[in-house]
Amino acid sequence: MQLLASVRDVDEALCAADAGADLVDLKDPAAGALGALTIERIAQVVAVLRARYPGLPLSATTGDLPASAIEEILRRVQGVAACDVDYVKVGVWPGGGALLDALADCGATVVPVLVADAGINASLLDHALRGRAFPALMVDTADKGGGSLLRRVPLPELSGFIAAVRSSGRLAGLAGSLRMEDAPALRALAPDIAGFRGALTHGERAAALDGRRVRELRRRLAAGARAPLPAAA
Ligand SMILES: O=C[C@H](O)COP(=O)(O)O
Repeated sequence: MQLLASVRDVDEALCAADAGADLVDLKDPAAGALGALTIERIAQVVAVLRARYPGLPLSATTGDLPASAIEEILRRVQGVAACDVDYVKVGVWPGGGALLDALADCGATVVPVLVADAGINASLLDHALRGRAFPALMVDTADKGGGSLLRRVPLPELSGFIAAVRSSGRLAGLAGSLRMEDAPALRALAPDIAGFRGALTHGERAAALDGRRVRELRRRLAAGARAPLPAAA
């Protein structure tokens, strides 16, 4: 399982990479679930990480925009992709079928992030799995006050998402206020990617990233053999 750490600047990016993050995700945690950094900031962080950590996968987000804002989202995707990230993460809210079609044809390497506060929208997932676009799919939550994804979405539903995405040949990622204490359940679910921000800080997700928490999470996610799936809450 790869640990994705969301960071907002060069210092945090180096801190996360030094601490063993497998994937560094550039995002402004103060600007929403998938808050976008400026293009200048993304380019600056990418340049530093590419020099210091060649080969480390990098993603960046395009902001919290409604699925209807297709033109603006595509414009932002092109801007972010031009910063030399490996993946552009785009939040897709229910009703985002047309957005998925546009992203599939946009020429950039996009990872759709299905917003799953109310569960995983099955028709949106089916839509995202059509065709050959997208190397990975993730789920995340928009309401960061609502608790961990693992307590908001039934575990069998998350398992089903991972199985469906993986059987399509893509990587499956989970995120959404995941906590340090979620590590055993994450090991049991075994997504390809587990994404974190809030758990890497002390207190609010917009507080500073703490490398010790990245290391501790890395240790917990790797600890032991695959754990048994806990009973659904
Ligand atoms: O992509 C992962 C997100 O940044 C997760 O943020 P969060 O752990 O605060 O929900």
